[in-house]
Amino acid sequence: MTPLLTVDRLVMRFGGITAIDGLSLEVPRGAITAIIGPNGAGKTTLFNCITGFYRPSAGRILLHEDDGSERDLTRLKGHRIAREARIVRTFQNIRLFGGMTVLENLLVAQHHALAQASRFALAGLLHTPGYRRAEREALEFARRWLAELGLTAVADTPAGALPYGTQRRVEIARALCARPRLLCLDEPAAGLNPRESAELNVLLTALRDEHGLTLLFIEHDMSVVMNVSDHVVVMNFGRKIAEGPPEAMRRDPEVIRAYLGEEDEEAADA
Ligand SMILES: Nc1ncnc2c1ncn2[C@@H]1O[C@H](COP(=O)(O)OP(=O)(O)OP(=O)(O)O)[C@@H](O)[C@H]1O
Repeated sequence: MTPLLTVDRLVMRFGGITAIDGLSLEVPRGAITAIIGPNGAGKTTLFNCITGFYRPSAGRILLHEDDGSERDLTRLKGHRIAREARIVRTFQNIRLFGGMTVLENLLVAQHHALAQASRFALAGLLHTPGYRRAEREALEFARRWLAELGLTAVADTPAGALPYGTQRRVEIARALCARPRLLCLDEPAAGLNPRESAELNVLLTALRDEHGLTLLFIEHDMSVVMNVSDHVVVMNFGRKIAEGPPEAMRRDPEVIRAYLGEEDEEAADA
């Protein structure tokens, strides 16, 4: 099957630093792909290139459309990547509007659809039926994802007042409200306790199996990587050093050396 995304010989330089050094990889459709690698390997830079925050120094990032055509994301501006290509991300550091309720955070994620329905204000001011319908749909959509993610009880709570693990879930719910075709999660398990990590595994698997989503995530928590990924790409020094199913990556000597450390190498040999 055609992948959803192809990263083709990507290069990203910052002055004298080459953060991404000729990286090629494919993100399979309807599957969960993990990007792992030591600190400074270039994982976040890759996300920033895919989502249009950085314009790469060289290379292409091709989104394969359902009709067989392809679109080079390196030629699209960041906001168009989220809106038109529907590639949506979460961040390593939570970026919710802390003073707004959870529901309001989810509505903000749909502001573009609402702005369009309001013809950028006028219909909204006049409360036309079209605008009211769009508003109702946005609300229903947000409530659907809140229920799906077990957040209905906190819908009216200010996001900033919630425990950290719940905020991370709200971030995912908010990203889902932008109707992603590709959902990119930057360290979704960071700061979660073991119970929350286990719940994250269930959530990610459900997004793939029940909603047919394609997921790409950066993660240091190996329990999540091993449990949910279909495909793992291992980076080091801006390059891909290995890729394959999680079990194979766990046993790959180069991966163990580069990423998991000597202790794990001994454990793998045992
Ligand atoms: N805006 C920038 N300006 C200069 N150098 C940068 C910039 N962003 C990243 N780098 C450098 O690029 C390299 C890759 O960084 P990046 O943050 O992508 O790694 P990472 O794999 O996400 O690391 P971590 O796991 O610690 O988040 C590092 O050497 C980093 O210092």
